[in-house]
Amino acid sequence: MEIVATLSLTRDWVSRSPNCRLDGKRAFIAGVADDNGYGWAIANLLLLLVLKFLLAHGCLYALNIFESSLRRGKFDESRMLPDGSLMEISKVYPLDAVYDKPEDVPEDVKLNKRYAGSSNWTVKEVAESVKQDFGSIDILVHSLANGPEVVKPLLETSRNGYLAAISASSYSFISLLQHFVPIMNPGTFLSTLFSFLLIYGGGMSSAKAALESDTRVLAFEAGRKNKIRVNTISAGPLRSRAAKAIGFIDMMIDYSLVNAPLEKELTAEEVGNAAAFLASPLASAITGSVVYVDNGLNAMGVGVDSPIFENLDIPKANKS
Ligand SMILES: NC(=O)c1ccc[n+]([C@@H]2O[C@H](COP(=O)([O-])OP(=O)(O)OC[C@H]3O[C@@H](n4cnc5c(N)ncnc54)[C@H](O)[C@@H]3O)[C@@H](O)[C@H]2O)c1
Repeated sequence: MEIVATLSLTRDWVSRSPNCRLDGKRAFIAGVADDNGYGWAIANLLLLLVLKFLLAHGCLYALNIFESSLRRGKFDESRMLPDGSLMEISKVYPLDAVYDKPEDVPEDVKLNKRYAGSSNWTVKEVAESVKQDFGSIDILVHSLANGPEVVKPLLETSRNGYLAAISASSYSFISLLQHFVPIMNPGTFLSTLFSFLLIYGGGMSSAKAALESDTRVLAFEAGRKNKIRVNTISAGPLRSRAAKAIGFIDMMIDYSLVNAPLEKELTAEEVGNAAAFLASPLASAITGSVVYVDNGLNAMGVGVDSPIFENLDIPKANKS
C-alpha cells in the first residue's frame, strides 16, 4: 500500500511538472539482479518520468534466471506502474564490471561454465553493443558492488580481497563512465553507496570512500569535457539480495530505526525517487554531490540507543 502511494504521488508530480520529465531519454542501469535492490527501484522510478528506453544489466551468473523470471511474470507485481501498465526493460545485457575489455579476461574465467552462453560482457563490449543497438544514452546508473572478503575486518583483509572490492565496487564506476562517455548525450550519471562505513570490512568501506571522492573528480572532468553531471546517492540499509548475503542487514535496519531522526524503514522507492530527481532536468545544476537518502542517519554523531543516554529525555515519535 505504501509503495503504491509513493508511486502515485510521483506520477501526479510528474504530470504537473513537465520540467522533470525524461521524454524520449534512454537510461542504462548497471546492477539489476532482481526486483529487490536499488537498481530495480531506480529503473521503476525513471520510467515514471516517461523515459523512452530502459536498458539494464543483470547479474552475469544469474542472467538466465533473471530473464526467464521476467518472461514468466515473476516480477509483474513489482513491474506494475500506477496506470496499470508494466515497466518494460528494452534489453538486458550481461556485464561483469571487473573486466574492461576481452583481453583482460583470464583463460580460467573464459572457460568457467557460469559464463557459458554469454558473450560480449566486458565493459567495453557492453558499451559497443548499446551503441550498436540504440546509438546513445542519456542516463547511466551504477548500482553494483562486490567484495569477496566483506565480512572480514579490514585489519584482516588480504591484498587480493581489498583490490577485488575496489575493482568491483569503485573502479567499475570509472570504467563505466570512461567507456560510455562516447555514447552519452549531455546527461547525468549516478551511483549508490553505503553510509554504514564502519561495519563493512574487506575493503568495502574503502571502496565506498573512493566512490565518494571519485564522484567529485569525475563531476569536474566529465562536466567540463562532456557536460555530464555526476552524483552519488548514499543510501540507508535495504534488505536487497546482496545485503542479505552479507548477513547482518536486519541488525542495520534495526539500528537505523532506533537511531535515525526519521523512525521508519527506508524503502527502495525512496532511493528511486531521489535518483529520478537527480536524473531529471530539475537537478540541472546539481553535480559532484553525495545525496543522503537514509532517514537522516548520517546526521547523527551518536547512537541514541546507547545506555549512556538512558536518563536523557530523547524526543520520541508521537504514536497517536
Ligand atoms: N542494500 C543496502 O543496504 C545498500 C545501502 C546503500 C547502498 N547500497 C549499494 O547499492 C548498490 C546496489 O546494491 P543492492 O543492495 O541494491 O543489491 P543488489 O543485489 O540488488 O545489487 C547488486 C548488484 O551488483 C551486481 N554486481 C556485483 N558484482 C558485479 C560485477 N563484477 N559486475 C557487474 N555487476 C556486479 C549484481 O549483479 C547485482 O545486480 C551497491 O553499490 C550497494 O553497495 C546498498
